[in-house]
Amino acid sequence: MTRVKYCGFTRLEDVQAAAALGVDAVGFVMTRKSKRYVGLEQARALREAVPPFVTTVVLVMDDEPAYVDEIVRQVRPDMLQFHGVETDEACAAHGTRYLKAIAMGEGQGALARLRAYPRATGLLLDGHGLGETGGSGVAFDWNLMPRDLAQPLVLAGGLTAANVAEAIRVARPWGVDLSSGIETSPGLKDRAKMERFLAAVRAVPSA
Ligand SMILES: O=C(O)c1ccccc1N[C@@H]1O[C@H](COP(=O)(O)O)[C@@H](O)[C@H]1O
Repeated sequence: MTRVKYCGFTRLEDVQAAAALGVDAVGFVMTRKSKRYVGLEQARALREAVPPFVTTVVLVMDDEPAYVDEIVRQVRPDMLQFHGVETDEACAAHGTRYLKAIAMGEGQGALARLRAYPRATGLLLDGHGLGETGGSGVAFDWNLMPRDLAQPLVLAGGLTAANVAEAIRVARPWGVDLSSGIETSPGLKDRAKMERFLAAVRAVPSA
């Protein structure tokens, strides 16, 4: 079964709806570079709304280590998700399990970067180019998904209820992650879209 993470929540009711629908993980974007940015107080409130057995992930992107430490202290996420050019050592320094996002927008050039994060709990392959911001609904060539890495791989970038079945068939990821495909506008989730996406994932036969 393919795991699902919905990212970029800003409203309590959306977190509650996603959890009730059965999503595996929810993400809060705490880099100020994002249009889905939530501050410490808002993130703490959103975190409180996450029920047991749903993983809370906080996304950062080349943010100050002291700020990331403050997030860990105040929000207590289960995992961090790094979207910048942070090194493996820098990602691991916060004492919290982490996902490292790899920019696949430049195709084969990205494959070397996939091997640079031995301490990551998982790798998230996203459609943006190196140096570009994610969460913009851009997909990459799913045939580039590597098959020889030890870590679980999460597929991201431009996923919707309409394309996720084909994405899973081609890329065979451990999990999928999305923001734009379940929104009416950045940060505002749509319950019907969240429901349709989960139904589309669950309809895919297990490999
Ligand atoms: O969601 C954001 O605003 C964001 C900002 C900076 C880096 C990453 C961001 N989101 C992540 O991007 C991927 C793909 O998103 P989309 O489905 O294509 O919109 C996903 O992992 C988001 O968590």
